Amino acid sequence: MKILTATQTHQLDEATIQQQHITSLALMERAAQALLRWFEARFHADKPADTLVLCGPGNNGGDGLALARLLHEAGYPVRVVLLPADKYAPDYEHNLHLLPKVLSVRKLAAKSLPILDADTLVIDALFGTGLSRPLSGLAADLVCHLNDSGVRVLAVDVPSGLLANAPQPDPKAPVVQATYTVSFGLPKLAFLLPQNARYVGEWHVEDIQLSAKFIAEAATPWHFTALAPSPDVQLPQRRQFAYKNVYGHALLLAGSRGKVGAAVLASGACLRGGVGLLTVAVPGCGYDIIQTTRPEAMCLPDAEADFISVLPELTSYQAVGIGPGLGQHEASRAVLEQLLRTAQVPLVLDADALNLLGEHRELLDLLPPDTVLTPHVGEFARLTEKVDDDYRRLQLLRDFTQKHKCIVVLKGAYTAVGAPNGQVYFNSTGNPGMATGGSGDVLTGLVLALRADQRLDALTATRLAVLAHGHAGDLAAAHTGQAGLVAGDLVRHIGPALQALMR
Ligand SMILES: NC(=O)C1=CN([C@@H]2O[C@H](COP(=O)(O)OP(=O)(O)OC[C@H]3O[C@@H](n4cnc5c(N)ncnc54)[C@H](OP(=O)(O)O)[C@@H]3O)[C@@H](O)[C@H]2O)[C@@H](O)CC1
Ligand SMILES: Nc1ncnc2c1ncn2[C@@H]1O[C@H](COP(=O)(O)OP(=O)(O)O)[C@@H](O)[C@H]1O
Ligand SMILES: [K+]
Repeated sequence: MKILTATQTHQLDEATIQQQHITSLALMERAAQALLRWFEARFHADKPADTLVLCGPGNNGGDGLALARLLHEAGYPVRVVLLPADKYAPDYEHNLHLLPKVLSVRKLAAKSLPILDADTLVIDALFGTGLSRPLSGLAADLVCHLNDSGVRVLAVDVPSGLLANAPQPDPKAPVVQATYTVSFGLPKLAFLLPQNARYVGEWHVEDIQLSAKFIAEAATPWHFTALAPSPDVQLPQRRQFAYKNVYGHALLLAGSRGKVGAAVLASGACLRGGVGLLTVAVPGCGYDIIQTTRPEAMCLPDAEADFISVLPELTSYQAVGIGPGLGQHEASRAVLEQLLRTAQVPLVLDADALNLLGEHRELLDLLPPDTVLTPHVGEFARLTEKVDDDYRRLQLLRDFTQKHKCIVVLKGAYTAVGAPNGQVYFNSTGNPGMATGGSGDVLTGLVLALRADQRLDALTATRLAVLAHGHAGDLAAAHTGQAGLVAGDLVRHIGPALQALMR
């Protein structure tokens, strides 16, 4: 699913109106109907005692007016407050005239900000994708009043004051802190960034049949990988006469004294990820552990007891993963360097392999094309630079993948998979229960399994692994709850998660 800019979203509106031979008013009605559907599904069992619709002067305000009418017709108590402006959008004016006369409608004045009770549900239809400057004056006062009141807010399309796809020009200007954001057609980039979470709240996208042709042709680096209604990326079925070589033989180098668990988790995920064969290289201290916990895997113990010091012969493998629990011993760094210099097969680098790369950045020049790196934000900062702004980090991600011709999985909520051509795919699955030690090791094993799979290209394999990993987390959390989730639970749910992605 693509993510478009605010400008493209307006063009998409225009294209929809032209291609479907409808009026802009009809499209606004569709948007309002979609909002009503969401509203009724969400609040049917707990109807708000008071719904206050705040309307700005543009089409976002027009959506609010149309929704106010529909809510009234559906029997909800509704009040409308209008933000005064010099000019109003034509569809706003039209919907204002359509409001039933019995509705309470008043124009906002500086000295009479609306009274907000704890059980008021506010619908924020002040500004959407047409926001052209930071909020000031009466609009800013209203938004501050709203945020201070602590009432529930449903933002229409975008929380007012938030730009859909760019950093805030004035970080001090107020932005509505919505409880829910219901947007149209496609998710907005702003929804996916941690710095905006307190504004966006729980967000949803409602389908309003926008032009599929325009979306298909629109150029954008941003994508959202959805699981439902059908997965954006799919795993081919295993053929009836398949044999294990089709699914590849993977080599995993992982573990050091005290961190052999990382090798156990990653190898478990690789096996559950459907790999044909797995060999795990561990320090001597890990041999019995791997042989006992992962009887399906072969094990190569290093001559050193506590860390990996020798790169195994690589000829038998279709993919190699290195990093979970590896430690940063100089001998392990040398193994990593030799791997980068000699490997002829796909590589997956995680954890200490990334920390070693960060410490020895000259090694970045050795990355074979399509190598997959799986840093969390801290590891990514060690590879690039530490930044506080999420938009800036996304730019660094695109620069890095294009420069090094690699795939970077920037982990977190909405994990961003950066491709060598600069495209970025945000993941839709996963939950905060996965913020627990070892979750990343599980992802490494799963990416490794799918990189060894001879049927998948590098980007598809990586996106599939990230999608399945998050889905495994969601399936696991349904049993354990988020707090009770441990990384081993992810491994156990990889099978059903992959099944959900089968073509
Ligand atoms: N495909 C879709 O997604 C569909 C989208 N639809 C809806 O359309 C919405 C976009 O509508 P929109 O283009 O009219 O812009 P909107 O956000 O109402 O604001 C523009 C007005 O606000 C003003 N203004 C701006 N900034 C300001 C500020 N800081 N302080 C004060 N004023 C400010 C600006 O004035 P100007 O900048 O010209 O001075 C203008 O008057 C979109 O979010 C969605 O809700 C649906 O109806 C149909 C399908
Ligand atoms: N809040 C969250 N929502 C969704 N996924 C998350 C969240 N927090 C963490 N995750 C996922 O869990 C994994 C954590 O990886 P990482 O930080 O490397 O853990 P570890 O180093 O302990 O193995 C990543 O795949 C990340 O995307
Ligand atoms: K809004």
